[in-house]
Amino acid sequence: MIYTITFSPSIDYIPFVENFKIAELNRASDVRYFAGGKGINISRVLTSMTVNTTALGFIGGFTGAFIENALTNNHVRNDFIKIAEPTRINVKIKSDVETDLNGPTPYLTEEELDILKIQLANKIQREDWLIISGSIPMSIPNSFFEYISNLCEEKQAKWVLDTSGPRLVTLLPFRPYMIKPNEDELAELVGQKSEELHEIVTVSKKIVAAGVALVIVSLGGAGAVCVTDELQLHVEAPQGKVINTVGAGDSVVAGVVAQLAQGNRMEDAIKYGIAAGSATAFHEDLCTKEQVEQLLDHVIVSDI
Ligand SMILES: Nc1ncnc2c1ncn2[C@@H]1O[C@H](COP(=O)(O)OP(=O)(O)O)[C@@H](O)[C@H]1O
Ligand SMILES: O=P(O)(O)OC[C@H]1O[C@](O)(COP(=O)(O)O)[C@@H](O)[C@@H]1O
Repeated sequence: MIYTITFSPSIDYIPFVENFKIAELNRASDVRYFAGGKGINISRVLTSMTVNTTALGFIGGFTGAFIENALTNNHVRNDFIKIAEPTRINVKIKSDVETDLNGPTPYLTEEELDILKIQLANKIQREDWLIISGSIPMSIPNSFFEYISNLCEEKQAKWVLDTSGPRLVTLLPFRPYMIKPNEDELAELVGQKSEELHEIVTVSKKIVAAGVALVIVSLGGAGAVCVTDELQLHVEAPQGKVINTVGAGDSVVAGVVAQLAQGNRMEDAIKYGIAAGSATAFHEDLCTKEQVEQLLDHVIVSDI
């Protein structure tokens, strides 16, 4: 089973606005509402790949109810903990360029986190995967991640961390199996921008040496760099018309973990992940298995 945790889910509200202008009345020609948040996106993609997954995390209010219904109606297994604070709405304005406005994360109490800990202790079994993805509320102490790390070690499960901001660097000592920063997140993590592929490899190798087994740096249209202690690969993304990149990074994580969890080779897993990211970028909603598989032959993997 692949569990995902989304501490701060969202309804992704996507208005399409021609010539969006700030400080003026803009009218949307069309709108979409998606159950979002990074872990939820990953569980949605895994479900469409027919991989066993359960979405965990915290939801509240009418927005939380929308997310739970949307997932359940689409057969995405979920077991959220209910909190009083309404789940946020993230606005993604699509115009000539995309403008994002993500809401704040909820305040989670110690009691609420304890419920999650008990849930995880009861659910996680040998060879399961746990993906913690998206913003981490300030109210969650680092000791929670120590708990996760110890639990996964004890149960012989793997955990993945995909988050951004200053928090990420403080969590690497808990040795997640995998991280997937994009270029900006990597720069924030290591305190320097890497322009060339070999520079990305150099800083990623340092993260691997510090105990993270797999570092995937996604590079938008340029694909990704994948580094472990044994290999360093550039994975070129297929060419295509970009429609909506919301959830593209989450699709990479879903694709890679789906393949690794099935025992497939790292090279094949990263190839599948990039095909998934691009399939999402080339469609309005998150990718389907068929869309991913159509792109697989157009993903080129080479040694750096
Ligand atoms: N312009 C593009 N053309 C093809 N694939 C893309 C494009 N933009 C994003 N992708 C796909 O989405 C993946 C994740 O994109 P990226 O922007 O790096 O991540 P994030 O969404 O986490 O910021 C890429 O590795 C690639 O597979
Ligand atoms: O938790 P965060 O970092 O605020 O991000 C949440 C947002 O990220 C998304 O999961 C999209 O992420 P990516 O485009 O990076 O894959 C949206 O669904 C959601 O609005």
